[in-house]
Amino acid sequence: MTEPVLEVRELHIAFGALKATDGVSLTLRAGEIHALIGPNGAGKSTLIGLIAGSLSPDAGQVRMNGQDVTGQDVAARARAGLARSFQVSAVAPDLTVLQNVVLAVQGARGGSYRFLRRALSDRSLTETATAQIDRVGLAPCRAIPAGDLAHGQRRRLELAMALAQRPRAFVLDEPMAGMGPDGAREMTVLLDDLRHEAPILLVEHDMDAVFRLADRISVLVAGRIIASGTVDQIRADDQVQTAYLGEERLP
Ligand SMILES: Nc1ncnc2c1ncn2[C@@H]1O[C@H](COP(=O)(O)OP(=O)(O)OP(=O)(O)O)[C@@H](O)[C@H]1O
Repeated sequence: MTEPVLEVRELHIAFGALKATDGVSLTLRAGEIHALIGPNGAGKSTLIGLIAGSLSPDAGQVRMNGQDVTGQDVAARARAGLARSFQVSAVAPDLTVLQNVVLAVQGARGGSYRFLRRALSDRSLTETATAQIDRVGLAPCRAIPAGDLAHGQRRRLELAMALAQRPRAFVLDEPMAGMGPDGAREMTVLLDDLRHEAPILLVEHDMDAVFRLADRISVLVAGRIIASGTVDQIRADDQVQTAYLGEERLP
């Protein structure tokens, strides 16, 4: 089998006596959406922080494309192709959609962020940016300041900016949060398409979206993965039903 795009091995981190990540291992393979679910406080954000590099583990490894990146910071992992949205956002509200994405493309090519006017006159930058904007369905909004976008449009902008980095893997933190049913459905369609660009580790509370999108689901409870499998396997898992939702049933 080919090397996973992203792999974590036996990650541990404790905050005082609390083991927030307690021996977590998982993989993300080309073309797949791997959903990470779990109740509030299970350790999902902590695990994402460890994967993205904003937290350092007490033990264990994070690997990208077969390389150990555990010692690398957030910027180095981003340069290696890890695109993390949405809790960390670099959107400039006063700049238009196009300007924001042009800057993201320029940044990904190693250019300076300071010379916006020069960047906007560079056709290769604007053409690449325009293609990403079209890809996420924001073409009608190209000239609108990012600060004026509706919530769902802003999420699309963030994805266009992530795409500009030519990601090898997406780590998406609650992309459906704050969206109405229509917005969530549209985002589901978009993510289903983006998985072909780069595989997606998806942290999401919207179970309809998770069950529609995920090839695999891992269930995190109290810092440990208690089950990992296909949608059908997770739905049928009594331990998951009990530990994850208590009295409620997964849909
Ligand atoms: N910096 C920190 N210092 C101390 N405790 C922390 C810290 N960060 C997280 N925790 C604790 O670690 C546990 C896991 O938190 P985390 O935010 O990772 O969970 P989560 O699954 O993302 O929750 P939610 O779904 O509510 O966002 C919680 O008990 C939380 O209070």
